[in-house]
Amino acid sequence: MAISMGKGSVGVLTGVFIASLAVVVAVLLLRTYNLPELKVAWKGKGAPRIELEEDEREQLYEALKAFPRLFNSSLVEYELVGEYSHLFNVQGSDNSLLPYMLIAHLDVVPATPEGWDLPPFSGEEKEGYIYGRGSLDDKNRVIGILQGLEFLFKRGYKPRRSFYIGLGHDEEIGGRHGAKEIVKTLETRNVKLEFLLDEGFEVLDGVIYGTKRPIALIGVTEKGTITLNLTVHSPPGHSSMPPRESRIGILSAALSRLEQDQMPNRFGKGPEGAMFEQLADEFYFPLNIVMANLWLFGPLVSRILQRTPSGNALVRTTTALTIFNAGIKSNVIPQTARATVNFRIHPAETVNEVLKAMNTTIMDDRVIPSSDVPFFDPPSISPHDEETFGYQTVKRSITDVFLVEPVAPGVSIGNTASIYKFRALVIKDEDLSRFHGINERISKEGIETVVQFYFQLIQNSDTDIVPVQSHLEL
Ligand SMILES: CC/C=C\C/C=C\C/C=C\C/C=C\C/C=C\C/C=C\CCC(=O)O
Ligand SMILES: N[C@@H](Cc1ccccc1)C(=O)O
Ligand SMILES: [Zn+2]
Ligand SMILES: [Zn+2]
Repeated sequence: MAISMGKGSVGVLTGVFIASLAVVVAVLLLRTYNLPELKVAWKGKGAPRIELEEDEREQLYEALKAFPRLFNSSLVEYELVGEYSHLFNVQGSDNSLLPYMLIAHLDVVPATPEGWDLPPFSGEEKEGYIYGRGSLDDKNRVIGILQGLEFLFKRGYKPRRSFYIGLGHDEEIGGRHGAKEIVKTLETRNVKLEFLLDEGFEVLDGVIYGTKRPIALIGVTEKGTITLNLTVHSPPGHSSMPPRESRIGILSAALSRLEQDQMPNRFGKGPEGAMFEQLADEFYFPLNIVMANLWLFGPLVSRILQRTPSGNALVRTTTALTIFNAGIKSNVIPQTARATVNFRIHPAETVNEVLKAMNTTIMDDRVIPSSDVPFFDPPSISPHDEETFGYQTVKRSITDVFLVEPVAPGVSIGNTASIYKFRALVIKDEDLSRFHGINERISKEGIETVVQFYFQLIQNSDTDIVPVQSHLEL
């Protein structure tokens, strides 16, 4: 039985030529910032830790047997990390090759049935689509990776290059126990990686206005992020004697200023400009000319982009008010009003710049900011030239599966703190609202494609040479 419950023994890999991507990931996931001169308290309190009961552990292992070949293969070492996250090491035949890593997350954001055509946790099917929270984000990739490998084993495939699979359980709240513990585990074993692939971008069909055909984007960087709680405190009292300004009033005014006074449009100051330039030929006339000449048309394009939520996300640091809480009784002046604001930081800006701008906009000492989830500056750009094995292997796997789409590097608007970001799904404009929204769903062909993608990726990772694009360059 290849399932080992404790720490599996992973051979120490001694690749010397390539920088440790694991360390990069660790840095992205672990770093915290000092927030000088700004009133931000790092709280960092997590929920109380609980241990799994023995019968729960049994139940968990039963469920995992859904992939019999994977769990019975002598090539696979499996362990539970951070209590609910899963780490697999698939042993390749050639130890001179650096391993790679595929990661995905099991957790989802909440959903209530309101507005859904089918209940969000039913997994029910309608007209060829399976509905459910997580079907796009990110369970299709969990299933795709595991099932892709399962089917490869079924065909007798023995990987040449070793690889890891990491399935986190708390990504949507920052990955503190899952991804972070997985990184720590790999670090203590001195594991170095050739590349790492997570979620982040897709094959975009009609999402980018004016494009002629679907375009696959591989995320090579992403926006920075910070989430702040804004709190206004003061003693409660009887509603018959209200203070001139209430906590709710003070906080609402601050939030309204934040929403009105968005961060500036920075289009072209980050890598998003290059993304459009590279894709210029993919646009219909005259947009192809426009995109190829952003030095001239940049300001025009930036104004057009900011009109839609997804385009706007590309051109500026976004300010999203996501939680608002105050009051418990209709005749009691509340003691506390509290709101949460989630910023996604444009690559040309930093956490500190955003905090400074926010303080200037709010201009009210009674509004106290604090943060209890990870935050980071926009990360550096992962290599994606002709020589980069990881990028080229992902790219080739995309063209193998989707056949004709152009593939280009992009800036992911969601946060993943990873090296390369791609979901093997075709996304249309109308699908954007399904992420963290209602009627999240995946087509049956879609889930098949995801499995095929990992099927290809695992095999392509075992080839010798940096794959050369044949059928696709324009
Ligand atoms: C004109 C618009 C130009 C380009 C469009 C840019 C961005 C929109 C394209 C694709 C976005 C697709 C999905 C966004 C949703 C999620 C972000 C990805 C990962 C976040 C991680 C997570 O929430 O678990
Ligand atoms: N990936 C999720 C949750 C997350 C946010 C911020 C940092 C890390 C993870 C998102 O982009 O919304
Ligand atoms: Zn996700
Ligand atoms: Zn998500």
